[in-house]
This record gives sequence, structure tokens and C-alpha cells, in this order.
Amino acid sequence: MNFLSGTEDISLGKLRDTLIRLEDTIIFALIERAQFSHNEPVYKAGLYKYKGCEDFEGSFLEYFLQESEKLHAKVRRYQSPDEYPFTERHLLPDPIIPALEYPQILKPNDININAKIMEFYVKHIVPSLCAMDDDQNYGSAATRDVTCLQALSQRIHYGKFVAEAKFRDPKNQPKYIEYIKARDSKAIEELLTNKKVEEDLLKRLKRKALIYGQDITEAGDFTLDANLKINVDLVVELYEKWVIPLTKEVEVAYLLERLDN
Ligand SMILES: O=C(O)C(=O)C[C@]1(C(=O)O)C=C[C@@H](O)C=C1
Repeated sequence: MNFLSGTEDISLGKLRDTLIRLEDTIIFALIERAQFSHNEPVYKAGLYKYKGCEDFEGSFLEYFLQESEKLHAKVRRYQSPDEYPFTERHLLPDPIIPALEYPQILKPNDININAKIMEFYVKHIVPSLCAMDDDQNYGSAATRDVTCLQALSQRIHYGKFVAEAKFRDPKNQPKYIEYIKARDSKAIEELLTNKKVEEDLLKRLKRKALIYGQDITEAGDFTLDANLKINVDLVVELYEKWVIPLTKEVEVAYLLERLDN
């Protein structure tokens, strides 16, 4: 979302449009990663000593992600209200260009569940998405991983904006306030859940993965079902098991803090 347009619209409809667009981003990022093997050493902690960074104890992916985020921080990526770094903020440099004035849409909060995103991505997504092999393309794999992780993180943390929009709806606000005061996470989650939206999303996602995963020839033929570039069921499972539940977790966490300041 362009937060600098001066006409920021955080209606639920607009936010859902952004979530739909991010489906494309995530599917294409996964297709890019799927062309390389699993490459297990990329995820093994302590395998390498990085020149100039000998104390770093994480995996090659974590090293690459941290160094990428340092560069991105310099161009003020993490000042944008919808961008959350995996690296602890105190390890990131200040921007080298002047700060921007963002509208204050969200209540101030420190919610960041990137550690969970990293865990399910490395443990469950990469091994199911890629051939369980080692093709030595560690740099290529890690660059694609960074793109996938950043897209997933942005999508999941968008839950904060969705929660804010839901809280602002005068129809439901009294209920939210009641449940927040009672610290009733379950009731908050039930109130913000929209099963129909979730079902429609999963159907759309499956169709998209099926279409985007095909080779499209200049003659206009589709190669339906033959050599799909991505496991369609895995994309659906990714959303069903992790993306939607974690978005809701962010929404609930944000709402629990909504009345604090
Ligand atoms: O669109 C919403 O209302 C959201 O809260 C987002 C989302 C999702 O993650 O896609 C999460 C919870 C709802 O049940 C439906 C969809």
C-alpha cells in the first residue's frame, strides 16, 4: 500500500485488495525458489565463518538475510509501517536518506512474529517445495528465500491494519472493547474471523497457483497439469496452516494492545 498518497484508505475492502495482490507476490516468489534444490547447508547454523563477521553463529540464510536487511534499512525500508525486519532493530543501521512522514494509522506496538515465520518456512515449506537434493546453488536459494520470507512477513503483519479497520467499525467496536478488557483472545479471534473470506481465498489461491505454475507458449497453449512449476496443494496448505492462522495471531495480539495507549 502507498502510505504516502495522503489519502490512505484503510477500509477492509482496500486492505483485502492488498492481501489479494500479495497472493501473487508469494506464489511467484515460491515458484522462483522451487527451481533450486533444498540445499540443506543453507539452513545449517555454524557451517561457515563469514569473513569480517566471524562471530555470526546463525545459518547461511540468516547471515544473508541480516546483511540484506542492513542494506534495506539504509534506504529506510523498515520505517515503512508495513515492513518488519527479521534482524533485531538495534543491529540495523540508520537510513542514509531523510526519514519520511508516514500517517499514524496503527497504535504504536512492537509486535513482530518473524521468528515464527522463519521457523515454519525453513522446517515445512522449503523441504516440501524443493527437490530434496543439493545442487550447490546456495546463493541463488538464499536470495529466493529472502524474497519469500519478506513477502510472507509483510502479508502476515498486514493483520495489524486489518485489525485496526475491524476495530474502527462502529458496529463491532463495543464488542471488541469488551473482549479486549476481558483479555479474551478466543472471543476476539472468533469476532474477527470471516470463514467465507477464508474459503474464497483458498479457492482463488489454488486457481492462481495452477495457472501461474504453467508454461504458457507463444501459441497460447497451456500445459495444464504437466510439469507444474509448483506444488499447488502446498501453496494452499501454506495459507491454511500458517499464513491465515498467523495473520489472525497478529490481529489478536494487536487488538489486545489496542486500548493501551
Ligand atoms: O480479511 C479479513 O477479514 C482478515 O482478517 C484476513 C484473513 C486472512 O488472513 O486472509 C484472516 C481472518 C479472516 O477470517 C479472513 C481472512
